Amino acid sequence: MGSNKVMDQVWPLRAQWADGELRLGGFDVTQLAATFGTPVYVLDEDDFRARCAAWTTAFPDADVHYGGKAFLAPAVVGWLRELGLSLDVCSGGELAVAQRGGMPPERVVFHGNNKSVAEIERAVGWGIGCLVLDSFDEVERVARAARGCGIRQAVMVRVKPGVDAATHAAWATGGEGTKFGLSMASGEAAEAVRRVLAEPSLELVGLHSHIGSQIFDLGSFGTAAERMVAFLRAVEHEHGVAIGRLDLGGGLGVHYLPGEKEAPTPAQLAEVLRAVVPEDVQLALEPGRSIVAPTTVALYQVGTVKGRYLSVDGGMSDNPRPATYGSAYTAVLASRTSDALPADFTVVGKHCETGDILVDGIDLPGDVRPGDLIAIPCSGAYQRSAASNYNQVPRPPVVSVRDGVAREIVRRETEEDLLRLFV
Ligand SMILES: Cc1ncc(COP(=O)(O)O)c(C=O)c1O
Ligand SMILES: N[C@@H](CCCC[NH3+])C(=O)O
Repeated sequence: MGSNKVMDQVWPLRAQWADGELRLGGFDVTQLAATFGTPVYVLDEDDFRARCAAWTTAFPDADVHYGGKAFLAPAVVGWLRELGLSLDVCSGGELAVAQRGGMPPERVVFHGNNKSVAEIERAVGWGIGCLVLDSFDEVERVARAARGCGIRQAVMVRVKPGVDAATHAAWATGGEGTKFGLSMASGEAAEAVRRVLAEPSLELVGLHSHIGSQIFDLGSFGTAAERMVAFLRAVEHEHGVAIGRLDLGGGLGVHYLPGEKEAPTPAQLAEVLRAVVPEDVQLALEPGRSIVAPTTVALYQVGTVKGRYLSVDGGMSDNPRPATYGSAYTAVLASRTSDALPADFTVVGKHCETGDILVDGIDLPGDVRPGDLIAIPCSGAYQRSAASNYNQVPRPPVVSVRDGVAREIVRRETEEDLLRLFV
C-alpha cells in the first residue's frame, strides 16, 4: 500500500497517503470521520477551484457556467462568484441556492424542459441573465412573464443538433429522440426562433445545445458545434439579425476507475471548438461533472463483513449511480495500511435491496473489519445532489477541506429533519 494508490486522476489533486492513512486536504480521514461522522462527502476546495480555473484558462473569452445540477450549495456559489464563473440552474430549488449563495442574477442561466409558470415568473422577476426556452409553450410563458414585469427578457432557444454522442442512454440529450430542446432537422427550432423574434418582450441572445453528459469523444462536441454554427448563420441570414452567442452546454467526461487513460481536458475541448466557432460568436459552456466529480471522496465506515459482502453505513440513498446506471467505482481501505492478502469484496450499503451495491467487485485487504473506513473517490457529481431518503436514512454532510480548515458546507440531515415533513 503505497502513496501511488492516490496518484491517479480519480483522486482529488492533493489527496495523499500519510502516516498509514488517507489524508484529504491536509486532514486524516480518521480525524474527519471522528469530527463529522460517516458517511461523509469530503470536497477538496482547492481542487474545485483549480478545475474551475482550468476551464476559464482554456476558454478565456467564453462564459463558463458551472452546471449546478452536479452538486450545488451556497458555499459553492460563493466560490464560483469569486472565480468569475457563472451558473446554470434547472429548477426553482437550484435558483434558491444561487440566490442564497449571492450569485448576481445576470450570471445565472435557467434551463429545463418544464419550468413552471411560478419558476419562470420568479426568475424573470429576479432579473435572471437568461432563460433557455425548451418548447413553444415556454416561448409564450416567458414572453408573458416578461411583459408582466415590463422588461425585455434575454432568452436562448435550446436546439437538438441531432448528435448521438456515445454515453449512457439516460444521459444522451443531443439526438432527435430526447425530450430536451427543439429539433433542428424538423424545422421546430427555426420555428421557435421565429416565434421568439416576433415577441417584443423577448430578446434572442443566443442558441443552446447540450449533447449529454459523461462524453469522452471530442469529435461529438465538434460535430454539434459545427451544426449549431451553421444553424446560427442560417437564422441570422433568414431574419437579418446577429445572434451573438452559442452555448454548447456541458458533458465532458471523467474517469471513475484508476488506470484509465487521461480524460479529455478543457484545453483539448477548447482546441476542437476554436476550430469551429467563429470569433464573432461568444461561446458559453456548462461543465458540471468534470469540475466537481474528482474533487470529492465519499467516506464510509464498515459495519459488517459477511463473506464477500462488506456493508457500509451509506449506500444507494447517498449514491444512487451504481444502482441506477450500473456505474462502476473503485474503493480503498482508507484508515490504515494492511499487509493482508487482498480478497475480492462487494461493497454494499445498508438499504433493503440486493441492488444496493456501491462497488461491485474490488480487491481490498482480506483483514478488512468493522470500524475500518472505506474511501470511494470521484464522488462529487450527481451523488449528494441526487441523494434520497430511501428507508428514511438521513443524507450525509458535505465537508470542504482547505487551508487547514474542514467545515460542513452541507450539514448532516437529522431524523428531526425527516420527521418535520410528516403531518
Ligand atoms: C443543460 C445542461 N447543461 C450542463 C449540464 C452539465 O453536464 P455535465 O455535468 O455532464 O458537465 C447538464 C447535465 O447533463 C445539462 O443538462
Ligand atoms: N445523473 C447522471 C447525469 C445526468 C446528467 C444531467 N443532465 C449521472 O449520474 O451521471
